[in-house]
Parts: sequence; C-alpha cells; structure tokens
Amino acid sequence: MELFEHQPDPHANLLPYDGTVNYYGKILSVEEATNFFEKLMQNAAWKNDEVMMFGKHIVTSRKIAWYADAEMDYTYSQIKKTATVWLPELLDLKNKVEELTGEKFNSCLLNLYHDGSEGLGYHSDSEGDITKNSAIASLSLGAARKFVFKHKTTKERLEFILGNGSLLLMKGETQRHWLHSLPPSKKIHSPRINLTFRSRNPTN
Ligand SMILES: O=C(O)CCC(=O)C(=O)O
Ligand SMILES: [Fe+2]
Repeated sequence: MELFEHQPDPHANLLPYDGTVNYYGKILSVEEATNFFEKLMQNAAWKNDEVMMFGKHIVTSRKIAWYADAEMDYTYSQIKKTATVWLPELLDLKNKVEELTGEKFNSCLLNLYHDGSEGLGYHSDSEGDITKNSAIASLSLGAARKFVFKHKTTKERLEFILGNGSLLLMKGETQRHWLHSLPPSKKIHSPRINLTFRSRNPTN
C-alpha cells in the first residue's frame, strides 16, 4: 500500500475543550478507498433518509444505510429504522477502524452524498440508544468535504476537510457539548460515502 507522507498525530485532540476528536488522516490508499467506495455504492442497502423536521416528515435526497451486529430496530431522527446485518466489506473496514482506534463498535450508519448539493445540518449523535459518551468513528470515501464542529454554548466553530480514505474519531463528551455538520458546497460535483461506526445499547 502507498504510504502517506504527512500522517497527523492521532493522539492530538482537535477540540480545545469539552470533548475529544482525533484525526488519523488517510488510513486507506487511494486504490483501497476507491475499491471500498465502489463496493459499498453497489452493495449497501441504500435508501432515502426520513427525518422529522419542525414536526414534518421529510424524505432527504441523501441516501443512508444502517448496519448492526443483529437485525434490530432503533430510532434516529425520531423515526424507527431497521438495521441490516454486516456486509463483508463493511466488516473489513470495521476491523481496521477498531484496530487503529482501540474502540469497539456494534453498528454503522452509511451516508451517501451524491454531490455538494447534499449535506447534513448541525446535530450531535447522542440521541436514542447510542451508548452515552461512546466513541464514534467516521470514515470518509470519495469527494473531500468540509466538516464543521460548533460548540453548543460558546458557539466556537472549527472546520476540517475530510478526504478520501480518512478517519476521524469523536469521543468522550464531544456529542454532549459540540454539534457537527457537513455543509453543502456548490464546488463539489462528485459523490462521497461516509461511514460512522457507533455503539448502541442493545435494547431489544
Ligand atoms: O458525513 C459526515 O461526515 C457526517 C455524518 C454524520 O455526522 C452522521 O451520520 O451523523
Ligand atoms: Fe453525526
């Protein structure tokens, strides 16, 4: 595999306070990332996301797919979802991410942004059955996109670029104190897949 010259220090905390975010840089070669992107594009159980916004039921153009250790239902954005059992390529990525981060994950949300017109508004991933203060690992494939953190009370903002094959880890109190978003951009004309590996409490 090609190696990357300027690997960041994954132990450095990118947040100034109230949480921990570690950036591992590119953990896949361009070839590997392209390969995973194509496989997931083809094989993942993509469907349009449904969310509740201002009391309205909205179907987004962004697509999502949920995977978990066993088939179970859970709630995300106030709507019940059903997860599917792991694809082999997702298990490969999960193993790699667990090995690098030293964390364990039992589910994964995939997001497919067809181009820069699709993004994700400010939110934190702490709702429902997500294990409190558990780590969330975010692996990006395809188009590089801006990723923004905003503190819930100080409103301090921090921006990062998440490139093809890169890994970001959010842990500790991050979700409690910080929101994050993927802003839309007119400059991006190609797709991106993001995988967030998570820990959920098995409630059913
Ligand atoms: O696409 C991304 O980088 C962010 C995804 C995200 O925040 C989420 O799925 O909760
Ligand atoms: Fe999120």
